Amino acid sequence: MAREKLDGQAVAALLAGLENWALAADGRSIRRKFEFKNFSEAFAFMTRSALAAEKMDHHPDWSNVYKTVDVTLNTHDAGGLTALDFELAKKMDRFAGG
Ligand SMILES: C[C@H](O)[C@H](O)[C@H]1CNC2=NC(N)=NC(=O)C2=N1
Repeated sequence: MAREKLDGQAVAALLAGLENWALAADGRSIRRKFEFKNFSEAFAFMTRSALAAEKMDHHPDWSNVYKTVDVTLNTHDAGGLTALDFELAKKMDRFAGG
């Protein structure tokens, strides 16, 4: 099931398939800092991500400062990482043009 907590081995395998994401300091989240050309591009990315997140009913923890968007993903309900986090990470990578 998509909302089942993944074990460390599964997390490591999925993380290996993502170039720019790293395990966060808490060990239960993945993190990527996106940098754009300007605020408009950063906000366009956030808009696309927000609509996708709403469709998935799976939402990022994030913050935006000018042209950077700092994203942390985890599944609150599961207390860790699930397949949904990796699905959303891939979508966000695509929205960022990578
Ligand atoms: C009721 C609703 O399905 C839940 O609260 C959803 C909403 N979005 C969510 N987003 C994230 N990242 N983790 C969750 O556990 C989660 N749960």
